[in-house]
Amino acid sequence: MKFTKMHGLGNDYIYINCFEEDVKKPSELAIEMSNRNFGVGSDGLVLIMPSQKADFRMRMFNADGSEAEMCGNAIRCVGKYVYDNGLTHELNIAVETLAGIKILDMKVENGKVELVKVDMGEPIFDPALVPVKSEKNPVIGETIEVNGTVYDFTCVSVGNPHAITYVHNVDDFPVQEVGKIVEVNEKFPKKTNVEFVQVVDKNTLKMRVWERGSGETMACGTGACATLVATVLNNKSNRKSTIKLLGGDLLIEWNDNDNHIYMTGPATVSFQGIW
Ligand SMILES: N[C@@H](CCC[C@H](N)C(=O)O)C(=O)O
Repeated sequence: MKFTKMHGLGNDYIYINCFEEDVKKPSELAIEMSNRNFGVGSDGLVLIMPSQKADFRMRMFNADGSEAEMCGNAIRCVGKYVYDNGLTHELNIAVETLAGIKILDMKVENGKVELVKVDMGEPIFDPALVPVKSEKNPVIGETIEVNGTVYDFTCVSVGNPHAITYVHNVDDFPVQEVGKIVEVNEKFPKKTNVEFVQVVDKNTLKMRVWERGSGETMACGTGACATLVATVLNNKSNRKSTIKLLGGDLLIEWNDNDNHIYMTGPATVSFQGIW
């Protein structure tokens, strides 16, 4: 089976073109292929498929085999894959995900897609839909204690669940220690992605992420979107900011007129192979 390894700011997935390949057990395959010692090595697996409702369909599996509703870095790579490989000649395409249909606007340099802007839709605040067990709506300042320290979380869904907290120095923060405990806290019925954010200024946020089902990754597109929205709600950011991740920068805007979040960032091919 042919595969392509791609990444968005170091958030790396294995992409399979299901117009040509037949994947029978994607969860099992995600676990096997993602293994960094015995497999290809990745944060998960992405299937590029035909759609009845949109131009393409994306299914995304974390490294532990769990299927996620949406992935911001992966959807930009799907755009690059379908354009660069001639599956479409359009620069504006619609991609079906478990979090709805997302619209991609692709920028080409020397015949290849380099940058993709994605309309990520509207943020979700209703605690029943995030989902998070909380009396608050929106959920701001939900406290969770980890190893004797109490953290305040703002909880937002952008199709998948995110819990955001603010720290003084994100570089030194024990993301792995705290993230893995918060991910499975009983307040999150579907578990959660966890973002640790340092506010640099009103237009710049530094973020590290512990991803549900994959652990700490170098970047998270949906996490960057949720972080911008949460930080606006907390009056710490403007509606358009640069989110600085371990793997590089994403530009995120929460538009005042249509309430949609727009994410702009790169998509990169690492290599192709046969499994
Ligand atoms: N890295 C992704 C998010 C992948 C899914 C996430 N781990 C989940 O389970 O919700 C991104 O770029 O958005």
